[in-house]
Amino acid sequence: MALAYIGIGTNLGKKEENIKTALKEIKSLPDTRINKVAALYETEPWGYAEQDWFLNTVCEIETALTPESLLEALLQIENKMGRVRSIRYGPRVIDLDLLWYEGEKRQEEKLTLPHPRITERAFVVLPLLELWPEAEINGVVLKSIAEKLRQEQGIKKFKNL
Ligand SMILES: Nc1ncnc2c1ncn2[C@@H]1O[C@H](COP(=O)(O)OP(=O)(O)OP(=O)(O)O)[C@@H](O)[C@H]1O
Ligand SMILES: Nc1nc2c(c(=O)[nH]1)N=C(CO)CN2
Repeated sequence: MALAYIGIGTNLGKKEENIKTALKEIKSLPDTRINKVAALYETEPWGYAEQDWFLNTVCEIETALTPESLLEALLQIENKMGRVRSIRYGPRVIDLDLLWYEGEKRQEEKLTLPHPRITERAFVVLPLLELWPEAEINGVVLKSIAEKLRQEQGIKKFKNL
């Protein structure tokens, strides 16, 4: 079994329900279990300002799926939940990012590991640190950048699930 972290985000419709539905879907993937889920955070839109705030979290899973089949499964969950692709970094019912998979590295457009924008995003770094306080991504110790990201980007803990 491999350890992996998935970033979950939503800013359309019933956001908390969307996160719960996505977690249910992840839980029912073959040979996969959810170990822990971070708190839900209300977060300022990153990358494209003209949209509602997001609700974000991160979950830790163990899975026997390969990184490629896990990503494929996550994209299928997004489609099933009605995700429509339009504006880059724009509004979405659900966004599932494969953040990290057992230290694996990939450099393809279809799958980059670790996810290439983790260290720029408070909405990923803060929930990820709850689950993995010693996290280090491509040589960056996340704990060391968390405070700066928290000050620069709007982020509020909303609730524990
Ligand atoms: N680690 C990864 N996790 C999720 N998708 C990835 C990853 N690496 C590459 N991709 C590819 O990125 C494509 C576009 O993803 P998506 O539309 O969710 O981007 P985005 O959410 O707008 O931006 P971001 O990836 O910065 O969150 C997906 O089809 C997928 O193949
Ligand atoms: N706060 C926040 N901003 C975003 C998010 C997200 O999940 N949370 N996802 C995006 C898609 O890449 C773009 N911007």
